[in-house]
Amino acid sequence: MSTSLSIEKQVAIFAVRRACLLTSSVFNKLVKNETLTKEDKSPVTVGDYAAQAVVNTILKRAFPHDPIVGEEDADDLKRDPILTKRVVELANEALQSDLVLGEMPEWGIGPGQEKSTEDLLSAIDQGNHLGGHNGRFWTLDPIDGTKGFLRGGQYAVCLALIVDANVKLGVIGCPNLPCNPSDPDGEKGCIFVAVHGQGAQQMSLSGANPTPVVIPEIPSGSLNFLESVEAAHSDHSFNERVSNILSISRTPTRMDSQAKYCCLARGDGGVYLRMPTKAGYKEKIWDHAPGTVLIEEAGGTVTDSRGLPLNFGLGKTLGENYGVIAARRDIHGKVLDAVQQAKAIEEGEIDQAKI
Ligand SMILES: Nc1ncnc2c1ncn2[C@@H]1O[C@H](COP(=O)(O)O)[C@@H](OP(=O)(O)O)[C@H]1O
Ligand SMILES: [Mg+2]
Repeated sequence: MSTSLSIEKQVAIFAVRRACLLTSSVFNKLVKNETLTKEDKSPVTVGDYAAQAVVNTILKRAFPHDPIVGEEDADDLKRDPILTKRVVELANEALQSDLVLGEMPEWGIGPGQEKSTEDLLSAIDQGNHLGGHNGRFWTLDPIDGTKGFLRGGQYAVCLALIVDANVKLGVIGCPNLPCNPSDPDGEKGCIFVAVHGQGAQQMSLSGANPTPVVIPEIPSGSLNFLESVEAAHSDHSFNERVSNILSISRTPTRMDSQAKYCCLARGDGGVYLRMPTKAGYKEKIWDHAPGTVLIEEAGGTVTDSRGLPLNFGLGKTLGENYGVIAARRDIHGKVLDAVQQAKAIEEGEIDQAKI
């Protein structure tokens, strides 16, 4: 491993770009045109498997000994020959997209070098690492925000490198996110990249125009919350109570996937708050690893509601769920206080009338 992680960064961007091309193509072919047949299964299923096959194939070519914690395994896929055929076609198309993208580093796949079904199924299954406290491994969420993907909203291809429980590199590809937040109808599709100790960048999906990303100072009157669209994933009414404590009047921005971390990093919204709704649900490391390093490198802090850093060394999950609070470093403490106050009210420890 180079200390600068420059090869890891290039490979991760290369892999995420190809997976984004693939998921966009799945969306256009299967969701937008409503050509989905029963045999195609859910486009999310097709896209998830194929994107994981693409990213894992590239990672394994570049770093054969690195384990991967991926969201999918190929057990169900292997029982479904029609779905398998679809996934293999899509994955090979994306892996051979170098001609379209005009580049061909050694970890890419050249024209005519198609991967076999067996190779691609085995690549998917190479995402079977369980995580843990020691050593180096990647986390992959091939389509984060599956609900957003289906509605044509935000979703993200999310890849991170973790070394001894610390997130060292995060790459988040957001095919539907406007490149310029002040031009929501302009060019869409961007990739966010952060390397621990080296800052964060945003670039277009083609890899062009890399620009540094720093969370700007946001006047308290202009702060707003970023939160999940899905009420089952994040307690919306808790966020409302915290907003009231902080006298935030702007309506929250609801968005699927880790695109929320990306928006926070570049200053569209001031606070990402995700408090649990369902007892026992444990957050997955692949849903937060790249977002966490992105926010930290852009000048923010990510903790749980106790104010402790998220623990990426416990396996596939973050352990007992105390929620996630992400905000610019200088306002994080204020938000954390408000969250703890709202929790105390919820638990009946503070008489609301006295506030
Ligand atoms: N009850 C729950 N609480 C919190 N997160 C949940 C959840 N059920 C599913 N999720 C996770 O929420 C992710 C989406 O987050 P968001 O709401 O921010 O878009 C899902 O990722 P996938 O879409 O990759 O499955 C899934 O891992
Ligand atoms: Mg996810």
